[in-house]
Amino acid sequence: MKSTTDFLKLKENKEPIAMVTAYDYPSACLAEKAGIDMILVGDSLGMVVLGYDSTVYVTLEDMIVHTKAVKRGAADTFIAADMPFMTYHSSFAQTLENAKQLIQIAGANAVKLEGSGEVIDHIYKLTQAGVPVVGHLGLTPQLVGVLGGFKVQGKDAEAARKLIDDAKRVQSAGAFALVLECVPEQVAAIVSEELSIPTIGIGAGAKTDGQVLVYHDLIGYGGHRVPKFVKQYTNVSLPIEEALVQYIADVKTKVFPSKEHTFSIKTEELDTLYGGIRS
Ligand SMILES: Nc1nc(=O)c2c([nH]1)NC[C@@H]1CN(c3ccc(C(=O)N[C@@H](CCC(=O)O)C(=O)O)cc3)CN21
Ligand SMILES: CC(C)C(=O)C(=O)O
Ligand SMILES: [Mg+2]
Repeated sequence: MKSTTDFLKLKENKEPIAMVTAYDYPSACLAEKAGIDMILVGDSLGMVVLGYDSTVYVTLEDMIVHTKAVKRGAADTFIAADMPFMTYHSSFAQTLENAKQLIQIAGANAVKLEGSGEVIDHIYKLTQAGVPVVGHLGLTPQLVGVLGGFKVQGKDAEAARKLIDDAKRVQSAGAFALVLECVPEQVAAIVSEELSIPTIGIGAGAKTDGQVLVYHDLIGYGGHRVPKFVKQYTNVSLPIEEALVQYIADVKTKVFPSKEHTFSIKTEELDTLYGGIRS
């Protein structure tokens, strides 16, 4: 399994870091088998697998259940887990307890926290306590309520300046990697050059040190709208829908189940069962 220093080395060697989300056992198995560098158990699971319209409804308990499932599927892959909305703001003691649950109980190797400001202090204290932390700046979906939607961030000079300063603060606080979501490529390039820790982009262009995509977006699985920055590598929804339609037709026409999908009892046992009367 890779370690936090391996991700720093990948940046030094200019080898891009490939990251994908996973939320359950099968997605984790496939991500590990494919050789992904890092799995993110993203709170986007609230949207893509639980059907909420934002990530703010995801609880620590949800994250624990899904992180455990991912760990069982990808025991040899570095796993970062999102700390959900409202689980790392009230006090450091509470933040540490919640991070402990994700790491000690659920099996994550690192936690990811969105934002800057007061969060910086908690990132610092977590890393001082030995908890590997990934930062997350730009579009921070847990703030959808104050950002007014899922919009590109850092589009004017002032906002870009703040983003660059915040990124440096996240690094100084001890984070070993930083997710940059929905920011202009040129701004993500500056942040990536200025930081020694790797940047992982999503909708942040080609100049970051790595990329992350949501599993279901990448494989075209599910009924949700896919953001513009996604490259859909396949569309598994189509064959799944076709298979379900065929299954229903087979049940209705009694084509399924056929002999090969059916269990049988030996004739002599059946004879005994019927008292030997029926042949
Ligand atoms: N399925 C999924 N994929 C994601 O990448 C993702 C989630 N869900 N949920 C959590 C966040 C929210 N994300 C999103 C969701 C929508 C847009 C979006 O619709 N953006 C507009 C551009 C908006 C603008 O121009 O400012 C777009 O057209 O893609 C962006 C990021 C990224 N994350
Ligand atoms: C979009 C990524 C970075 C994320 O935070 C998530 O999947 O929850
Ligand atoms: Mg997230």
